[in-house]
Amino acid sequence: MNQLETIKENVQTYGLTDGICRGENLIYSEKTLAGLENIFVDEDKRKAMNQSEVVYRVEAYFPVAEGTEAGLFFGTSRINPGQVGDEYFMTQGHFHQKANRGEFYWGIKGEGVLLLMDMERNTRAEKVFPGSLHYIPGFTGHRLVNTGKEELTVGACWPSDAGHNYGDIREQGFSKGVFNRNGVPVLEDIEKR
Ligand SMILES: O=P(O)(O)OC[C@H]1O[C@](O)(CO)[C@@H](O)[C@@H]1O
Ligand SMILES: [Fe+2]
Repeated sequence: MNQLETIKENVQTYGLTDGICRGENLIYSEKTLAGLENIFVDEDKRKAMNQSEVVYRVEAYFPVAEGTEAGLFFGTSRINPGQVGDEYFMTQGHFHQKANRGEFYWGIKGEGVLLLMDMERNTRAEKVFPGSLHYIPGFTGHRLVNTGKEELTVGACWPSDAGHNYGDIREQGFSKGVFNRNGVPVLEDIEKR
């Protein structure tokens, strides 16, 4: 048998242009408007919308068990175009349970904004587009916002022991949000709840 025949076919693939993961150990989740209570500024508008509307889906590849130290997870977040009032569709946003864990995001398709908020609630924004690369430092809340008219597809890699802390964001939100002002995405302050 020659050497080439002993090389195992890769069971895991990743679409470079569509971010679709194929193979084993894949986990799928989706968030509808019903699951995003108190995330958008205009809660009344959210409640008045079709609660089963999908805002985003995540497919993740977990090669090791959740919580494994020094392992890595991979994920693709797919945020649909849309708004709640003037606020663009976005992910819940989170800090990491192990707060010092960082993460990489990179833009694959569409256009959007990555909101990054430190522990003192200072929020900055980075433009997301195909090929954009974003380092999310530890102690930083992160949220993806779709400001375009098509799906915003973003890849991610993060430590398998990072975990997700949604509580702080659910209670206090981000200090800034992204709103459609006459067709232009604008970053604006949001007063603390
Ligand atoms: O958990 P959120 O804030 O809804 O973000 C969606 C996903 O984005 C990631 O940060 C990367 O896919 C996942 O960890 C997370 O589940
Ligand atoms: Fe994260």
